[in-house]
Formats: sequence, structure tokens, C-alpha cells
Amino acid sequence: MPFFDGDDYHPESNVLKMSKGQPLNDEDRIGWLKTLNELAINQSKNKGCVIVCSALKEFYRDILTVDIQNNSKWVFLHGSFNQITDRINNREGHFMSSDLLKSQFDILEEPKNAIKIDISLTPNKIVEVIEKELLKKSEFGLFGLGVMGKNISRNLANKGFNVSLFNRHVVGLEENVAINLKMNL
Ligand SMILES: Nc1ncnc2c1ncn2[C@@H]1O[C@H](COP(=O)(O)OP(=O)(O)OP(=O)(O)O)[C@@H](O)[C@H]1O
Ligand SMILES: O=C(O)[C@H](O)[C@@H](O)[C@H](O)[C@H](O)CO
Repeated sequence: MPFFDGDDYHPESNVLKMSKGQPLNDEDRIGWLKTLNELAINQSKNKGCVIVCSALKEFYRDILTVDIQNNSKWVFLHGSFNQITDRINNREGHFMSSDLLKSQFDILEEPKNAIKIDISLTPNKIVEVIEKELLKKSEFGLFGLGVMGKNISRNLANKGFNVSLFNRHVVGLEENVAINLKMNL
């Protein structure tokens, strides 16, 4: 599967700004996020891909998944501030210094719908956990999210079961149930 580092898609101006130790703001990031979204859409027409980037805020992640919400998966590599600072300080030849890290932690909105992985694990173990999570099969399949389906699926999801859902096209009703359920998982 193709792999892309989001850093390679920053415009020169963003790289320059970060090299000077200045954090990017929303305005700096929006064009970059849209570029990554285009990349993801194009790749989704083939085998799909893995993109790594700082998707710090919920609305950044919304931009990244425009038109591909239903076939995107989030993996959140989670580490403490001190641990990441140490790793950045030991990394050579990269434009980002650890001074920018605080600004990133300050705005981080942790994703609720992601596979969350502790970066203390070895890279091999991290890949193993991601593969296992991605290949996890649903334990229940539900057709129809009316009154009964809605409550059954919420109960199952709240008890930690993996649920696959199918709903008819009823604009603004069944979709909302499905979206809210997905966001709350
Ligand atoms: N699982 C790991 N165990 C030990 N060291 C790691 C692990 N993952 C990354 N590192 C080290 O941490 C440093 C930062 O890793 P890397 O550059 O891959 O992070 P990144 O998320 O791409 O960072 P950035 O967002 O700044 O590009 C590197 O020196 C890397 O070797
Ligand atoms: O949105 C951002 O602030 C940037 O994407 C940064 O996250 C850096 O590019 C990265 O951390 C350095 O590798």
C-alpha cells in the first residue's frame, strides 16, 4: 500500500515558517489539508494509501476526509509531551524543532473515532496492532435504523460490540442516527 508523509506536501512558505520556529495557524494549514485530501481521494480510486500528518483538530480531519468519510480510518499515535520532545531532540536533519511541540499539544483535539496507539510500543508492534484493529470483523450486522434498530445498535455499541449498520436512504433521519453512532463509538 502506498505511504505518504504529509510533511512532503507543505508549501515552501509553511516549511520556512516552521524552520524559523513559528507555529503554523489554521490559515497556513487549510491549503495543505486540501492537498492531502485530494491525494487521498485519488489514491482511494486504486488501492488506497496511508498518509501520516498532524491532523490536530476535528475540522482539519473533516477537511482531510471530504468525499471519503466512509472509507477512511484514523490511527492516533499517542504519546506524552516529554516522550515526544525527547524523540524530536534526538532526531537529526528535520526542520521542526521541539519548540513547536507545545503549540501542537495546545490545539490538539483528540479524535474519538480513531484506533489509539501508544507510541512506546515498537514500530513492529504498532503495525501489528493497527492491522489487527483494521481487520476486526463486526460481531453484529443490523439492517434498518428505525426505533428498534437504533436502540439495539446503540446498546450493542455501548457494550463494546463491533456493529455494522445498513440503513435505507431516509434523508436527515436514518443518516443522522448512523453518523451520531459512528462519532460516539
Ligand atoms: N515506536 C518508536 N519507538 C522508538 N522511537 C521511535 C518510534 N517511532 C518514532 N521514533 C523516533 O522518534 C523520532 C520521531 O519520529 P518520526 O520522525 O517518525 O515522527 P513523526 O510523527 O513523523 O514526526 P513529525 O510529525 O515531526 O514529522 C524519530 O527519531 C524516530 O526514530
Ligand atoms: O501542522 C503542522 O504544524 C505541521 O504539519 C507540523 O506538524 C509539522 O509538519 C510536523 O510536525 C513536522 O514534521
